[in-house]
Amino acid sequence: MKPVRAYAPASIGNVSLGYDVLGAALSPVDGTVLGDEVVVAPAAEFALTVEGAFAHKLPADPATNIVSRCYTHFCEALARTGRHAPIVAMTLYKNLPIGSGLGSSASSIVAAFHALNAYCDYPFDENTLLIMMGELEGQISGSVHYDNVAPCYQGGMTLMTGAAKQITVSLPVIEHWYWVACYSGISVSTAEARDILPRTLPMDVALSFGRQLGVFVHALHVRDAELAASVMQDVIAEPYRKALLPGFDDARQASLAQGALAFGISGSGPTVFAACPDEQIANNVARWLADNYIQNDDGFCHVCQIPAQGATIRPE
Ligand SMILES: Nc1ncnc2c1ncn2[C@@H]1O[C@H](COP(=O)(O)OP(=O)(O)O)[C@@H](O)[C@H]1O
Ligand SMILES: N[C@@H](CCOP(=O)(O)O)C(=O)O
Repeated sequence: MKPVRAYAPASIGNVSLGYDVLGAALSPVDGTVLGDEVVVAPAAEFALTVEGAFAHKLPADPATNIVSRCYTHFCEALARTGRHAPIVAMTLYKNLPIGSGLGSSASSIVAAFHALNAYCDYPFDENTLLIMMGELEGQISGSVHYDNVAPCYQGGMTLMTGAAKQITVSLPVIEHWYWVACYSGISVSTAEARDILPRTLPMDVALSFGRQLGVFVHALHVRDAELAASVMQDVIAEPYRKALLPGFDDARQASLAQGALAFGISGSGPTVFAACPDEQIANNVARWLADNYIQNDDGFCHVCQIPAQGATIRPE
């Protein structure tokens, strides 16, 4: 079998108004690679090598890397179809920072499963593979949520259905919007950022959540950018999580003052995002965030769009 390489983009989980049920893939407009890659090649025994800018931030033992667990999970699923497990060497290019709010673990998981599936000539369909990806994401964050793995794998902006038969539906995007994503450089554990949230919601919060999500989906379908932006406030996680993000309120105020239409936490943070009506405003917002929100040399800021294409495969 021939070696393959999979690329899986960064993503924004929640997008403020869709806690655990809405996500979007990200693609920097300047062509920067913002996503993990996994290469799968034939070998005499299983091995995982980790390279890339953030490889040193992962535990040294490859067995603890989520990519090794993806391989085991994939082989077990393959065995249930009566096929033999492939013996492979995998290389993870860890390009995304860990605990960043950019769907870093999801990116590794999607790249791993997508590469293994392609290497084995696609034994699993997209929905089946997505269920496996969600299970592995759940092992990392403490509960299954698809809002990173789904857009990362399928591209675009995806809404989770809650039904196993079809995990996601794809939403239209406002094509002229630019999305600034700024990673401050610190790490926030997704599992811990989930633990600080209340287990139940007051009635008024539940009503706001439902109203916002319904209006947002409608607004996307009728291409009403103003209406879509008007409901992009996080009533579930941001009130609790913003305390973990130094400079969050100032960053929001400055971004909105410069013309951003909406501002929020990407996933569980510390990355923040700003949805902007044009590229010029996005560049101005990005400059301010790069100068004021980034806290150390690991931080970065990109002006992005939401790509229609999610994970990709190419021969190695
Ligand atoms: N390939 C991987 N990519 C990212 N995290 C990994 C990977 N393998 C294991 N991990 C572990 O999973 C956890 C990911 O933390 P999390 O806060 O969920 O990150 P993120 O929000 O960026 O996905 C960390 O403890 C990290 O060491
Ligand atoms: N819906 C999840 C998204 C977590 O995204 P991550 O990029 O921080 O892993 C949540 O908000 O917990």
